[in-house]
Amino acid sequence: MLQVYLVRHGETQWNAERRIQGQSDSPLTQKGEDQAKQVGDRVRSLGITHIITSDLGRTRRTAEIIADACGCEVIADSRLRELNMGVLEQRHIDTLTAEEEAWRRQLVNGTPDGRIPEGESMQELSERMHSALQSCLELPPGSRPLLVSHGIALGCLVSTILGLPAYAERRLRLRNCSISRVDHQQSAWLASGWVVETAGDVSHLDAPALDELQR
Ligand SMILES: O=C(O)[C@H](O)COP(=O)(O)O
Repeated sequence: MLQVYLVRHGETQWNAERRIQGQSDSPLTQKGEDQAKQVGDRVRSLGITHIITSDLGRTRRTAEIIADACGCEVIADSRLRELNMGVLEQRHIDTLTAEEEAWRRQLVNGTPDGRIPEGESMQELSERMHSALQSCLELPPGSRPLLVSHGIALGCLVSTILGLPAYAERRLRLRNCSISRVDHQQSAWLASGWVVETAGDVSHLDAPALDELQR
């Protein structure tokens, strides 16, 4: 059975400032760096063989810190990027106009192809995240990969594995440097394919980020 660990990157400057990141980027805060070290401490004895990360700066930095603890190389995969939030990227969430807020809400109200202008739909996000996860099945037998990605991207992946719509990610709290795990199993009795073992574990963090609670 393949076990895949899923980690959201550490807190960033824009997470702390409540600004929309999407595929734009801001650096980890000191707290974010500390969170990534705590993930490293948590997973160093788990036999992680591959660290595969979104190619954005905040995830790469988080992945490097975890890789130092695990002693494995970091592989970048752009399919693990955050949802492209188009013209709203870099904006402070408290300054959106009513029209802009309506664009954002299209993503979370079930509109199948809802997207922010110049952005991506949840369906498109779901397809590329599942494609990246499926690629883990091509790793050598005995591999145990750890993927570093983003809040909406990982929430969408976990939600859709559970058979929920992609926008159900809004009901799943995946804080910075939380750890989730999905397993690929073959079972005649239970569901075959991907199953969710853990979602959003922050028990390894001494001070979980508050950003998801503030939003
Ligand atoms: O601001 C964003 O883009 C998302 O809400 C969270 O994305 P992140 O996980 O990359 O911080």
